[in-house]
Amino acid sequence: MVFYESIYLNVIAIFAVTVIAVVTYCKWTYTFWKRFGIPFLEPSVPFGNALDFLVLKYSRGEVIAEHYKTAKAKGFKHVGLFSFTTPEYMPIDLQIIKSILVKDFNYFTDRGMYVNEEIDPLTGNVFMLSGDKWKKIRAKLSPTFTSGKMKMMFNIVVECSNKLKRAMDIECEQGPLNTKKIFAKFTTDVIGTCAFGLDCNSFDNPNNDFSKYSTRIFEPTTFEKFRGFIIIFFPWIIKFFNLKMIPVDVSDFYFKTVRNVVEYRKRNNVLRNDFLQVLIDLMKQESGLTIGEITAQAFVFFLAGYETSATVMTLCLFELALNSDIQEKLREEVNTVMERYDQVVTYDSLNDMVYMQQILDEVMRKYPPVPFLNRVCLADYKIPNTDIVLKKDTKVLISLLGLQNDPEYFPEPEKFDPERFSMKNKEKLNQFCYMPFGEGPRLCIGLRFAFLQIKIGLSVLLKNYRFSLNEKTELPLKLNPKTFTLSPLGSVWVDVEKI
Ligand code: HEM
Repeated sequence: MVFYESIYLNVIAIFAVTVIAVVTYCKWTYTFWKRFGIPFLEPSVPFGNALDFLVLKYSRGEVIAEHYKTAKAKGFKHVGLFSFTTPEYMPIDLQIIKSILVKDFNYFTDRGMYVNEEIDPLTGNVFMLSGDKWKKIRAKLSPTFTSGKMKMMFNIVVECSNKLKRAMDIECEQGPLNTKKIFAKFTTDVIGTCAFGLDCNSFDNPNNDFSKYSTRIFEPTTFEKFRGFIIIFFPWIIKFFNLKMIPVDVSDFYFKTVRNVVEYRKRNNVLRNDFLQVLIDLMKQESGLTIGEITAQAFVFFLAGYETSATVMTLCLFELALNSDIQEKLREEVNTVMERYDQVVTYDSLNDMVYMQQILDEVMRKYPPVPFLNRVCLADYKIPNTDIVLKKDTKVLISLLGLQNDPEYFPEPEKFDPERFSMKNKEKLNQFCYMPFGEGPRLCIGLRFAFLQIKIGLSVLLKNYRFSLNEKTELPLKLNPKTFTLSPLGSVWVDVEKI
């Protein structure tokens, strides 16, 4: 009995000492910002300022935007935050943001993400890479996204939009339309064919391998979610144990797919106007890319381009269904422009759809699919117009959701108003309060392609159908607390009338 009592007391004592040690360590760490003279928001032990995200009350993007709002209301130019005990610096002032993203980019070239090309070759992609390797790959990839290359891929995307129309014709007979689902199929088809040379046929065969493996990434198992959490907040654990980040079956699928297509094209002398062809050509150059490197790039084009573009289309249709006057005005523009081009969608016809551009700009203002930018400070950095030095290795977060819904820059931010982006108004806008594609040398490489696929898809929809919101859509729209990209919780359901 005495023996068990003593074990019991020992366990309590160890537990108490551990709690005291953790609390003391956190409290000491939480003096970090004070020591450097940077104002901070009160953290809670041991979660720092990340609690609402960790309990899945709000998405990480929303939590960061809320911190932006609080700091701005206090008149701060910048603010210190913590994720657990990791300090995170958030600039509020547009001059500081500009310096970090553009002027002093050399201090902030990296996102500080986990990359291990040896055991996880898909992590060697341009989004995750750091330093010289990123510079080399980015320079090689940039010619892939010129307007000339976009024109070359145009017909492939139009072909996918024809499939979208055929699917819409069937779906609209069957009750309200699940927009999130249909646009995910469209963008899977587009990126699948452009980046991997595959006809995914997502509308007729929703369970194709491509959709299956993309679902594995965007809807991870509980274990994979836990691993993702560790990677973000405690990357040193992953490094220490040399763990893989991307599931083996997913990695094998992408490698096998690219290898097969590359061999097929080589054997049959097939040349196709798509991203993969440009990547294959890069393999042939002197000190060109390896097959592992091109697979990692095709993988990230898919990852970065499929969900973001589908979300923009979903939220665009949501706003158009709510604002029938804006929808009618857009339809008028699409019809007028199409008439001018003999009812054929061309690259130039899309450029003439000025109001569509304004609408998309406004959708991405209200709902930036990537709600914050991240960087890491590579050397001690004197923050402009202050005597404060930001320590090497400090993480930096820039809240796009916060900036783009800040009433100082966008009065009545909750109002959907495409006029904010009319030619006249756009000129007055400071570019650093509106950057849905990021800014500086690390800005989104796929911007042109994103607009291309979204505009082609929307012009087909607006020309042929009228949309109104179905009562199955839950209002007010909530955001999914589990995703890092901004995405509606549940779907947006619309009633569709054929024109
Ligand atoms: C509406 C759609 C899209 C949005 C809103 C979007 C947004 C973004 C943002 C905010 C970044 C980070 C920029 C920064 O840190 O400054 C980014 C990076 C990136 N995006 Fe996109 N993106 C979209 C579509 C695409 C597409 C279609 C592709 C490829 C086909 C793509 C490929 C990439 C890549 C490779 C990067 C990393 C660039 C680098 O680090 O050098 N994105 N995107």
